[in-house]
Amino acid sequence: MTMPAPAAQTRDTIQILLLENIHPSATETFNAFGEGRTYAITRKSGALKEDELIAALPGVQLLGIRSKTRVTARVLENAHDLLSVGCFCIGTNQVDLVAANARGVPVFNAPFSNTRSVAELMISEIIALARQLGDRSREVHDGVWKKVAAQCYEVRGKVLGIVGYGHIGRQLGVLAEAVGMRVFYHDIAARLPMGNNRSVPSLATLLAESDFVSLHVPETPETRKMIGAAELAKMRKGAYLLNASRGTVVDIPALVAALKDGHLAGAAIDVYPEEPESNTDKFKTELQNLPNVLLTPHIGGSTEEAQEAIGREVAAVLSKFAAMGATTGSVNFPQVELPPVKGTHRILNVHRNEPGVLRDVNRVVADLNANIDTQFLATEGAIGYLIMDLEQDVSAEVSRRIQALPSNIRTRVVY
Ligand SMILES: NC(=O)c1ccc[n+]([C@@H]2O[C@H](COP(=O)([O-])OP(=O)(O)OC[C@H]3O[C@@H](n4cnc5c(N)ncnc54)[C@H](O)[C@@H]3O)[C@@H](O)[C@H]2O)c1
Ligand SMILES: O=C(O)[C@H](O)COP(=O)(O)O
Repeated sequence: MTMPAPAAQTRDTIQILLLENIHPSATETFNAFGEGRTYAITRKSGALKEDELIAALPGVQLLGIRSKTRVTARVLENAHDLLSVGCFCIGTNQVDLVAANARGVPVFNAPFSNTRSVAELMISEIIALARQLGDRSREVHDGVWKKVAAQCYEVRGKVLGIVGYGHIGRQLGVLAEAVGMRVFYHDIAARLPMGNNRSVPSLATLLAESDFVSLHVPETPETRKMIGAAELAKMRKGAYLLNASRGTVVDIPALVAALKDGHLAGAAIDVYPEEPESNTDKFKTELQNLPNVLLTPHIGGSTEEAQEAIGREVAAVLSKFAAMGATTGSVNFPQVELPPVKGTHRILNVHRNEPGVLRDVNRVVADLNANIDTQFLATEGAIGYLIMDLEQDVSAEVSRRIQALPSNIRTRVVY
């Protein structure tokens, strides 16, 4: 597929759009990277809907989002100037990664900068559920004095079952043992157990043996509604469910039923199948006003520490991609990073992954009597990614001719 040439020349000003209240540390980091470029940064506090995003993207080269903004195939199709997308969060399910790969747009995230924040929230919620803290607090605010011990427990000695034993699951497992819990986990991949955490053979076993079940899987076709009526029925009577992964992982009507009929003793939910675009939108869920149900507005990763670190981390990888084509850490692209070589001229080319591309590119370079200083090509999925440093300043012409090759997806002169 041939892309229209980017409107803005990336040697000079880079246009950046940051949505969803990304931390100011991102702006500081972009500006610190400078290197002769100006970064023109536009910030917006909420997410944009698909049509709004399409309307906002002409001229934008770097887009920063969090978990809410959906970058669909249609958005990508219409974003001719877009070089890269930075998810200033862990999850990347909101971006069509395959479409972005096919269009030559690398997507980056911050894989563990908010891990600790989520794990700490979960520990606080496990204890809060065990002590019915949300209800007691609300009662006292309402002037009701209900000093009870019935159905309030210590967490020491109780079993925590973790579904998805990745970065967050493992960190939670460590913290849970520190407060005396026994920890079981279930994952589709083999994972090294932390401390005395134990792997169980199946999700069904984990559900049957846990007092608390905490979900830490990504949103995938397999995890969609992975906890429905049948799974809730397998949980122990009086157990608690916690979900801070993605809202689509739990069947909400089934959870409401399990809470109302007393099978579950409580739940803590941070994520929902439909979430508001911004803090000014109203929010409604069937889970509201049920006893011992803690509801939070997707704040698992919302701490000063996490947001500050994420702002720096993702802005740094986006800057490195804009400035020298580095894709290390990208979630949908071949991983290529070449240090700049003084006095050379760098071209980036994303092409269809088919035989003969390097031969054609090198013929273009040879026809212009140019010499290649460094060249690196890696492939992933449908695409190949080539970084090439030329000794002569013929990059504009080389780029024009490479763009005319049938294999070309997009070509950019970086310097
Ligand atoms: N509430 C929040 O604010 C918040 C913050 C950060 C992350 N998250 C969510 O938490 C998710 C997990 O984060 P992480 O950093 O631990 O990710 P991770 O990739 O490190 O770990 C996810 C684990 O889930 C496992 N997994 C995948 N599919 C599975 C399945 N069907 N059954 C069992 N295990 C499965 C993977 O093998 C992996 O070990 C993210 O994808 C994101 O959606 C939410
Ligand atoms: O994927 C994540 O890191 C979390 O869901 C946090 O998303 P947020 O940045 O939109 O709060």
